[in-house]
Amino acid sequence: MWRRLNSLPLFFSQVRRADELKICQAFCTEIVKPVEGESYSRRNSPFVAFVLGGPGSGKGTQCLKIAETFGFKHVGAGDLLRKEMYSGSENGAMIQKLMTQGSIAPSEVTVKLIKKAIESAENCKFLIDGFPRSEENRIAYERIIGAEPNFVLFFDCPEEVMVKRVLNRNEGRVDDNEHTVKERLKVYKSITLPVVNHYAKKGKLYKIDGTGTQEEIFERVRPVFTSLRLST
Ligand SMILES: Nc1ncnc2c1ncn2[C@@H]1O[C@H](COP(=O)(O)OP(=O)(O)OP(=O)(O)O)[C@@H](O)[C@H]1O
Ligand SMILES: O=c1ccn([C@@H]2O[C@H](COP(=O)(O)O)[C@@H](O)[C@H]2O)c(=O)[nH]1
Ligand SMILES: [Mg+2]
Repeated sequence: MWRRLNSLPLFFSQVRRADELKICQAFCTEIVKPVEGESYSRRNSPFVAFVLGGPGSGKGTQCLKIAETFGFKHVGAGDLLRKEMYSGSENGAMIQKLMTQGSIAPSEVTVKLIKKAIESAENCKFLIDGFPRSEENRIAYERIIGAEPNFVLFFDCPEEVMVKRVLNRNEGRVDDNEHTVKERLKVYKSITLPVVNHYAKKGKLYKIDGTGTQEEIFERVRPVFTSLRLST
């Protein structure tokens, strides 16, 4: 049902940063595309793109633009956890503690929230923003949802740019402070980057230069989605 199409020409100029990733670039040059006319359904086979990148790399900002332009449903894993935290649920205090520390919530909790968001949406094309944060998250998702993502968008951004953006964000988040952002960067490099690497090796990663203005970045993202001719 799937076939690989040629790489997009912009790609090579975008492979620049994330030396720590040691991503095998040979695996990053293709994007998995659906066969034209293939249909997706919310319950049986939704079309899912994971969106990864460090704290402040611009995932949320670009997801809003992609959702608006290409009709995807934006599911922010951190947003779901924040909602849960403020809902007064039994997991609220635990989530608040982990978020404040910059740590990762238990996979079962996050995947359950994502599953619910997918099942309750009208849409069948999803951007899962900020997940999976760990190999354990990834494996839990694949086990519980029973599928891999169709592809993974990865925003590659230097640390100093990410930190500056986070500290300027001013949305009252419990983790937007110097101490937590340092911890989040440690977690990102040691626990999240292996997930990025995993998808690179599988030929599912599309790496985007996350520097410049929001508009410049979106122009790098646009061809990825334009080339997906989803029939839904
Ligand atoms: N290209 C850009 N240039 C300058 N500021 C930006 C850019 N993109 C996003 N921002 C701003 O930087 C901050 C972080 O962006 P955003 O929330 O999209 O990052 P994120 O990757 O979702 O971060 P997190 O993982 O912490 O949720 C926001 O205040 C946003 O408005
Ligand atoms: O899959 C996830 C996503 C997020 N978290 C926790 O939430 C914060 C903030 O996440 P953002 O995606 O940056 O909004 C993150 O640092 C984690 O503490 C998580 O545990 N699992
Ligand atoms: Mg975000």
